[in-house]
Amino acid sequence: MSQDTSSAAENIGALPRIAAVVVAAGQGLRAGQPLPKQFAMWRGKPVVRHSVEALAKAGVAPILVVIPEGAEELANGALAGIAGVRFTVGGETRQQSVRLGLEVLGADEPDRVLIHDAARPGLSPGVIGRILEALDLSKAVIPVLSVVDSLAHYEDGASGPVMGAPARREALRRVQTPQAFHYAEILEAHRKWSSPADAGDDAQVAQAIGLEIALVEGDEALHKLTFASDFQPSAPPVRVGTGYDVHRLVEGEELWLCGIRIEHSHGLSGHSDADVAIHALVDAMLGAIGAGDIGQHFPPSDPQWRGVSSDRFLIHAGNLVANAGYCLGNADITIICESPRLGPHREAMRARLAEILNVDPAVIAVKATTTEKLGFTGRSEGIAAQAAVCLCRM
Ligand SMILES: Nc1ccn([C@@H]2O[C@H](COP(=O)(O)OP(=O)(O)OP(=O)(O)O)[C@@H](O)[C@H]2O)c(=O)n1
Ligand SMILES: C[C@](O)(CO)[C@H](O)COP(=O)(O)O
Repeated sequence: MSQDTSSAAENIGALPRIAAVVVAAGQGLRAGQPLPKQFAMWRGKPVVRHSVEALAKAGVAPILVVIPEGAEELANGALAGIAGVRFTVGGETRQQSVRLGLEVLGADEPDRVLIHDAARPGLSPGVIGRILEALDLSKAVIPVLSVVDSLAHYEDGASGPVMGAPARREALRRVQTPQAFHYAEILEAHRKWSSPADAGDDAQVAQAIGLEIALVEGDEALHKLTFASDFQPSAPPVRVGTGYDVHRLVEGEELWLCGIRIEHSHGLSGHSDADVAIHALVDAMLGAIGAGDIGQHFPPSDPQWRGVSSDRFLIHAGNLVANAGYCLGNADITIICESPRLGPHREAMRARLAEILNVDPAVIAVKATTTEKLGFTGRSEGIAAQAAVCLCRM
């Protein structure tokens, strides 16, 4: 059976041609970067590359990137290898840059156009999809976010700024880009703009010629990079650490493990009360925040730590973790010894560690194993412990 290719060809022909203008001709002065912010590195790539790649992946072409005069080399480097990208030089204001870009696109005769700030790199396929879908039914579409804080007008008072009239946040939205339009209409709107002042964005230009602007849900990730703080790397959401410790078993010592005293013929000797499990846990917590190890904080040579309870070390590690902006996600401790049997003490150990750290016992696991009578633990010469922790950013 032969395939009817004519209707498929017609459908392809009927698909709207969607172009983009990505404005990247500003100076980005407030960002305080060595380069204009749109070419500075952010999360491993130049800022402008993030959204241009997202547009190219969504099948948008051509993508006209509007750049500052003399920035061709920078732009070529930042956008190398992305299909459908072209450059043109922008104007003194954002609005002039958009207008210049729209005029240049005339030769491509696009049906629709997305106008986007290069300074908003967090452009997801979801946002592009929502905007383009809504444009099938609308004259223009913009992504917006609700306002969560209460709002008030700013006024100059006699001795500094004072609160003016409150504003109803329910009636207001924060406006983002990309903003989507039918190409001929937004070009006409820009050509007709007659106010001496620039519009805040292209939706305002479109509204000025009477176009209705539809709203779709924006994305917090589309935040406009503006200040130097936007370029500072944020702390990782999760950090992990491991710890390991060994102490010798001797007669005549008390045996402390995970903060509880266990009746046994032998006890551990060494630093402090020689609670090998707490020492491993402290090292794991310190390791996770890059804060050295237990010996650096509590030198074994310092007599003030002789015989003290290891609880103090754990409290200290917990405070350092909190000061670094993290909390304990979970801790997993394994104690390696032939005897005593630790199963009967497991829940008490978890509860005590949780109490010292002021966390839910559910986030602490205590396990025990033997080494099948092999090695120093197998011969009951000592007890070893290892710990792994996961810290979560608060
Ligand atoms: N003459 C201009 C001014 C701005 N933009 C672009 O418009 C977007 C939004 O502008 P903004 O983030 O405020 O950037 P700048 O104006 O460059 O920032 P600043 O005010 O800190 O200098 C940016 O992608 C910017 O590159 C532009 O193409 N042409
Ligand atoms: C277009 C815009 O990103 C919408 O929020 C914003 O208005 C651009 O602001 P700028 O100060 O002109 O860069």
